Amino acid sequence: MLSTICLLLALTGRFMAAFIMTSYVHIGKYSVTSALISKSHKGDDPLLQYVVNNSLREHPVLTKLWLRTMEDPKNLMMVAAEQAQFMANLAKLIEANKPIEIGMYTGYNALNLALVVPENGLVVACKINEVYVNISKPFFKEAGVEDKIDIRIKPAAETLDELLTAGKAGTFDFVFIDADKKNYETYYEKSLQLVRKGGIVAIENVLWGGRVINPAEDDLSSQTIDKLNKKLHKDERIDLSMLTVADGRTLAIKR
Ligand SMILES: C[S@@+](CC[C@H](N)C(=O)[O-])C[C@H]1O[C@@H](n2cnc3c(N)ncnc32)[C@H](O)[C@@H]1O
Repeated sequence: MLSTICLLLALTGRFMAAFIMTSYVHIGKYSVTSALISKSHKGDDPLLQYVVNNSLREHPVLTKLWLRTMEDPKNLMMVAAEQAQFMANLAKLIEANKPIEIGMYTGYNALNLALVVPENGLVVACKINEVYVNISKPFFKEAGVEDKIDIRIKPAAETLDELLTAGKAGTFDFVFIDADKKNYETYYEKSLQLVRKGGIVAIENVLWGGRVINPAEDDLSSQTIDKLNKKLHKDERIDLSMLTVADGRTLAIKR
């Protein structure tokens, strides 16, 4: 009898937990699942929810941009809010005033960086096309940093080449690589030229859902990332840490 009651309680608990995870929360005109409210891609992880609840300090305009981004079907592309905060803190730590974002999407991370760079700071934000720019810009304006985000619409490798040709090597402090994976090595090499000594190149998705362990023959993205990971391990131009946060992030610090 007792064991039946325990089993029923356990099942009810699981059902309630599942219900809570998938219930809807209303914020202003928005209605999002409570899983998404964690602002993380692992919204059903109670421990990560705890981390978010007890460490995220989000500028009100970032909250609005996050909510707007959640309306987009491709919102999984956005870096998790607590991870964007981590990168903004890194940028602050090294007193970055010229960061580059390679792969902007709706601009959550670019906005976060713009909010922490000094008055004369500038974020170069690379985008392949105009899609989402009409979403980003009003939020940049509302946060008062529209002049601190230089959106360059063309393939990111071209923008990086333009900066190098303009003699800007060694003048940037922080680069966040978060665009098409097949070009990651190109982005890394150009970024390393663009950052100063002590500058950081942060490379997102370096675990690529675990596929880097044994990349399939037809999986160019996994192969490229795996090759780059191995190259960085031996690269004497940098100090590095491969973090197991999110989908993996390598911090390469220029020597
Ligand atoms: C994962 S999303 C970036 C998310 C963004 N960093 C954030 O935190 O919200 C990748 C972005 O890279 C852009 N992208 C893809 N290929 C690109 C290229 N060759 N040059 C510039 N941007 C590119 C995509 O359009 C997309 O917006």
